[in-house]
Amino acid sequence: MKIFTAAQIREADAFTIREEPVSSTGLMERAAGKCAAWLEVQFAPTTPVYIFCGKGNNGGDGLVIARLLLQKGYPVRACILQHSAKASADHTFHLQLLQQQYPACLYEIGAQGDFPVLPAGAVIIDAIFGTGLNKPVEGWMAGIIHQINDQRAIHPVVAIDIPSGLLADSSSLHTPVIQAHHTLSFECYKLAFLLPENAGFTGHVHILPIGLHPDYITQTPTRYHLTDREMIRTIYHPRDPFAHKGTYGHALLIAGSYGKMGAAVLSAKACLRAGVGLLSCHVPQCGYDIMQISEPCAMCVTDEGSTHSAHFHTLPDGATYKTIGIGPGLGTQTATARSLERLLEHYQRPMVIDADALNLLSVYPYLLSRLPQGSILTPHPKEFERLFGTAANDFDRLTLLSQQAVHLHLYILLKGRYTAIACPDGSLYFNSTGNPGMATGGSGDVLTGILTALLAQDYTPKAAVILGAWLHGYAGDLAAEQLSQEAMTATDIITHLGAAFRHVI
Ligand SMILES: NC(=O)C1=CN([C@@H]2O[C@H](COP(=O)(O)OP(=O)(O)OC[C@H]3O[C@@H](n4cnc5c(N)ncnc54)[C@H](OP(=O)(O)O)[C@@H]3O)[C@@H](O)[C@H]2O)[C@@H](O)CC1
Ligand SMILES: Nc1ncnc2c1ncn2[C@@H]1O[C@H](COP(=O)(O)OP(=O)(O)O)[C@@H](O)[C@H]1O
Ligand SMILES: [K+]
Repeated sequence: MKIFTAAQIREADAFTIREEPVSSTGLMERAAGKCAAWLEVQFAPTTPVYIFCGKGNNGGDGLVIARLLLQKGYPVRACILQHSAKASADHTFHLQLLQQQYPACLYEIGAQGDFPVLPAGAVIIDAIFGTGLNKPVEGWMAGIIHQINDQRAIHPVVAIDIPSGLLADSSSLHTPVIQAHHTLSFECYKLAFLLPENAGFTGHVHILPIGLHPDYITQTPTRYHLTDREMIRTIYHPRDPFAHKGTYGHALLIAGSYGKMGAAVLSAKACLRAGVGLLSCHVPQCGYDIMQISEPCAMCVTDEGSTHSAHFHTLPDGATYKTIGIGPGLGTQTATARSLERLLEHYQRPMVIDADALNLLSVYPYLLSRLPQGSILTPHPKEFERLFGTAANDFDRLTLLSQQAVHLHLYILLKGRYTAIACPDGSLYFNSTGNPGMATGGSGDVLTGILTALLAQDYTPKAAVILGAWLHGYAGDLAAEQLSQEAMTATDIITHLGAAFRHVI
């Protein structure tokens, strides 16, 4: 699914109005109709509905919702916030309709003190500002936003299109924003919904299709995408009936150290469950029995080091490995860093770099430019910060992420609720699967194994990273469904990988 900017959404509205054709007020009627239908399913017709309307088109949506719910018998108050002397043309049109049909429902708010007393059980609809917000909300309007937020413990808050105060494409950090329980957003996700700094604002996001013109949606290039099953299906390729294990690559996993062999085992198991042809694991001597006993399907190569690996660069057949996954539980010894440096002198295929291998890169940043082009880095936010520094907000961090991916010719996967995948071509994909049950030690090690397996099977790095992140999150969702988010562990993500694959097919 494409993620459009606020400017592109305005273009999409205008394109639809021109090409469908449909009147501007008609498109608003359609959008608001979708919201009213959603509200009717959620709330009984006896529910008092308080709709807070701004003077732009978001407020216009609110006025149409008011009329449609009044027609269904809901007790509705349409509170119009007089933040501006002028109203948009569509707002004015729908206000006149409402005035003609239901004049008693209208209520004007011109100051914070005008905030109405809400009856028990009332639902609050936030139709104050939409994607037309052009600066942070200040003054008494900010006060109204705070007053609505103060009510959220007692009254459900439903935002129309975007919580008011939230900028779609830039940071709203430390500015007043509605904290909704639900956001009914038109046609597509807004970039702001996907960033951790905005976690408290949208509540559950419901995307309501409003029939924006398909030509605009398919033909307009966008930088940001949200992965979905349709996209994943175009990436996945089924196995060849005449395949043998050589077809799907021999991968090497360099992982584990004393006390952290579990990370290596989790990665190895995930790699095997994600379809690798052959897997060798390079582990320190202390890890030999552990790996051989835990995962009989993997081969094992031992390092000269007893507790840490520091000789993986000398692997005689290093160049024959289809890909290498390196990092989980590896440790950050100087000797390990030296071995990584020497490995990079001769290994040239895209690799997967995670955990301690990333930490080594942040200590020896000159190694970053020596990584094989197209390699995949999988930092969590702290690892990202160690590698590339801090950013003032999540939007700036996204810019930094993308700049580094382009500059270094790498795929950088920044982990989180919506894992962000930056590609060397400047595009950025957000992963849509996964849940907080995956916030448990070892989940990232599983991802490394999956990505390594996909690279070994000849997926391009871009395909591997998008498909791998999706499968990882989806397997986590299936695990949570069966076991609960609390009880699931990283091992359960691996167990559910099979079902996740079956879902793609
Ligand atoms: N046919 C269509 O186009 C469709 C559009 N749709 C809907 O339209 C929404 C976009 O509407 P929009 O473009 O009118 O902008 P909107 O979010 O209402 O804000 C503009 C108003 O806010 C004001 N304002 C802004 N910032 C402010 C601030 N910081 N502090 C105070 N005031 C501020 C600004 O005032 P001004 O700056 O002009 O004085 C103006 O009055 C979109 O989200 C969706 O809900 C759907 O119905 C689908 C069809
Ligand atoms: N709240 C969440 N929603 C979705 N995915 C999550 C959530 N929390 C964690 N994850 C996923 O779990 C993985 C955790 O990785 P990481 O922090 O590296 O774990 P570890 O180092 O313990 O292996 C990432 O892929 C991340 O996207
Ligand atoms: K809104």
